[in-house]
Amino acid sequence: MNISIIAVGKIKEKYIKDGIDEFKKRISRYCRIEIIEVPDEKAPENISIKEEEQIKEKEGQLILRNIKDNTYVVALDLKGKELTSEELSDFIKNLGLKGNSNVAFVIGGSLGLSKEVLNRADFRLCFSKMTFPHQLMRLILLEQVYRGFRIMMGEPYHK
Ligand SMILES: C[S@@+](CC[C@H](N)C(=O)[O-])C[C@H]1O[C@@H](n2cnc3c(N)ncnc32)[C@H](O)[C@@H]1O
Repeated sequence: MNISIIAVGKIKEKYIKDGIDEFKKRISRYCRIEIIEVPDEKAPENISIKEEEQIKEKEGQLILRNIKDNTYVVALDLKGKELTSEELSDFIKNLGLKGNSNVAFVIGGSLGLSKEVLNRADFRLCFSKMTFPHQLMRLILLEQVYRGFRIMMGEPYHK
């Protein structure tokens, strides 16, 4: 399986970068994993809803350009469905069993994902009702994907 994480914005904090590199390395024992970073648009304070939509749309176009037709897309979305770690593990396993060899997880920027990206998504995944900053979200996602593979393989991992 090829897993890509398509994320808006750079990782600025070193401790998050280090964590991301560590989990990317760990996941690479189970599948091919790549991270595609698309640039974020500047979003000044006090912009209108219309301007916010335009920013999300621009970022969304860059995201969509990086998604191939045959890719199963999981959008990280606060309004999506919450799964347990075991359910996420089964979810990834079933994608593989159903022949989905390309899976992309998409993380939005500070304003979230455009409706075009959400419409392209095959599944919307919510990590909790709390909003996480996009940099941390990337690290949390990688840890949960790693945890998912460990569960799938019946390998021990901290509870
Ligand atoms: C700072 S959040 C954006 C918040 C924005 N107000 C929204 O409603 O989407 C940046 C990105 O991180 C992801 N994200 C943050 N918290 C999340 C959560 N609890 N569940 C799923 N995705 C989350 C989403 O992809 C979101 O677009």
